[in-house]
Amino acid sequence: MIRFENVGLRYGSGPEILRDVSFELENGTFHFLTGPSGAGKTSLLRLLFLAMSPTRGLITLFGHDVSVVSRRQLPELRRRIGVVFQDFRLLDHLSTFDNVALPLRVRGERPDRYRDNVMELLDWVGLAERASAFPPVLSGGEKQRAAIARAVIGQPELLLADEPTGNVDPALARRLLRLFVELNRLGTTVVVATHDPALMTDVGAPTLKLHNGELSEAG
Ligand SMILES: Nc1ncnc2c1ncn2[C@@H]1O[C@H](COP(=O)(O)OP(=O)(O)OP(=O)(O)O)[C@@H](O)[C@H]1O
Repeated sequence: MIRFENVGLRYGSGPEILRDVSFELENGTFHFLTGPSGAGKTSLLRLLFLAMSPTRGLITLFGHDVSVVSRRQLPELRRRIGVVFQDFRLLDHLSTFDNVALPLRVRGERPDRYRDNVMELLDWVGLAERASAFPPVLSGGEKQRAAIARAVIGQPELLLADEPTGNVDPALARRLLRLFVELNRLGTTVVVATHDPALMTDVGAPTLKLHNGELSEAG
């Protein structure tokens, strides 16, 4: 499903942030992505979300060579991906409920069909009482939970999460991680960038390690 072949990335005329990164992720797998701050984790996730193109090398996603994906195809491919951004990227003019329901709305599902599912998920992440609050009044941890709920609600084929538990306490982090594990059981391919060794021990999934722009896979 995902294949990187000798991928290199630089921003502008800066140094190469990713160098000769090659790996393959099978459908339905769960991987952690780790490495020191500045190692390139967010950049790698951005490449996976087709938010930018590599400077060199080949990326294949859902059977498409991403370098030839047209502008028209891009939203279609992105709709198959759930993302938890490090800075959440919630829409401030939509309530927590509407932010979480957005992937379903975009897909054309009817509110009366998804209302209960969205409320159930909000309850699971501890946001039931904040369903009608707007992002500007949510705490960092609440925003993070809303972003996670939005990423998983549509049961995407691929889930990318960038430090998804950085703003919550360890007990809540475990609870949120269970959402990813459950989604993975249902078939979603999951990639979680994290610094948190406790999370990695909990799931015991293989780890992609980035160091100085190079990737190694550990058990
Ligand atoms: N838009 C950008 N323009 C220029 N340089 C950038 C840009 N985004 C990231 N970088 C640089 O790329 C390198 C990798 O950054 P990236 O955010 O991918 O690392 P990271 O592993 O996710 O770090 P962290 O764990 O701190 O979030 C860093 O040196 C960073 O300064």
